Amino acid sequence: MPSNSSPEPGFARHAFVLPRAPDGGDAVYLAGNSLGAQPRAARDAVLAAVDEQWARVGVAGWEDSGWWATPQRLGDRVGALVGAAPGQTVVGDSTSVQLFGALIAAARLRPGRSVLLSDAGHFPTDRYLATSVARLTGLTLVTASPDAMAPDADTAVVAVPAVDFRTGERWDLAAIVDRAHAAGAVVVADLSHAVGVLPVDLDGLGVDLAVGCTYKYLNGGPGAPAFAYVAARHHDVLDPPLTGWTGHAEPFAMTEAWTPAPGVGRLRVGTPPMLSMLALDGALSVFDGSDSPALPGVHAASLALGDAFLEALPAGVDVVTPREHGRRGGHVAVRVPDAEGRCAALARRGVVVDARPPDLLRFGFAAPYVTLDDARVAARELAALL
Ligand SMILES: Cc1ncc(COP(=O)(O)O)c(C=O)c1O
Ligand SMILES: Nc1c(O)cccc1C(=O)C[C@H](N)C(=O)O
Repeated sequence: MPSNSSPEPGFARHAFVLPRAPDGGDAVYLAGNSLGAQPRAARDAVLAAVDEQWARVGVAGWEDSGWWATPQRLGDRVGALVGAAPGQTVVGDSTSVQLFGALIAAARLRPGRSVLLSDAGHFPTDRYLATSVARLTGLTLVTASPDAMAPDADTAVVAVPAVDFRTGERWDLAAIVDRAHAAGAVVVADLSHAVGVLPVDLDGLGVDLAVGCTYKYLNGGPGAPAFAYVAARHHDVLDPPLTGWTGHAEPFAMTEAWTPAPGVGRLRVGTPPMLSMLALDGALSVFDGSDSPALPGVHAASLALGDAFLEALPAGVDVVTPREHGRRGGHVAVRVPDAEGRCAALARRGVVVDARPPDLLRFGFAAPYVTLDDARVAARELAALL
């Protein structure tokens, strides 16, 4: 079992290939909150799947190479990182597609209620989809900041992120779930900015449904398949809108009507993107190898990186992320004029970060491959530009 002790930031750097800096060396790569760096094991897994499975096994790979079972097998591996007991998580389509399915399935758990309550500052795809889901289901979309949400007897669904994608603020999921459940509503959490960087206890918190991407802190690669979680207590009645054939109880019976697979398997839609899934399979070894720290340790190391960055910033820099550890996700955001221009200038100096409109620079602290030195260099280079 991975240990809980706090590892040194950069504890698995040897297991990654980092993007190149303009000087030809490794970049200071602080964009893992957007696209994680490449784990060597992900590359190896893809090459092996291409050369040994796709090329030499062909169609029999669905059974013989275990492809068919991969969405649930990987679901359980990702689930273990977000406090989900096996059998409740599936890996499949993009976060956006999983979210659409989760929001509608959640609304169907609460017929007769009229409101979809969603984070006003949610990531754009979450806001756009909530708008469409409200139109499709007849719910009224109401938005509020997660800490100001007041669900009531009309509320069917509460949709929140675990961490704000702009500011890096970590929301109090436990309090949000408690308030939602007290009102009889169900919670759909988007864990995209939490999975792989901080511990989330989905089962313990009583979250109803959750989704999240795997290309940020899980390093699954560009377009890596997202995951969906549904608490076991909802499985028997779960009524997903995307009734694809791979979510059928007997997909190869090719029956007339759709009969849901037991459990979370009914959230499968179409043929899984196997090469992307196997890249993720390899990438996850960073988290579950016997010498890897457990997530509380990874989280502590990420916070230490954020602290080192904050301490090295000159006074007066406008940090929009809360400094308290309990309220911080994996990235730190600072407000600067011409964020896009500064982002490009940092890249020229070998520091990769991202900019979000209108004026934020985000510094992502993925502890497996970011070192304390990286964090300090980033602060120094930013200071030089300001
Ligand atoms: C909270 C959140 N949800 C969803 C997404 C993206 O969705 P998709 O993976 O479908 O592009 C992101 C980032 O891209 C995100 O930060
Ligand atoms: N998913 C992305 C993409 O396909 C291209 C560029 C960036 C992204 C991102 O992950 C954005 C990210 N979720 C954000 O927090 O802004």
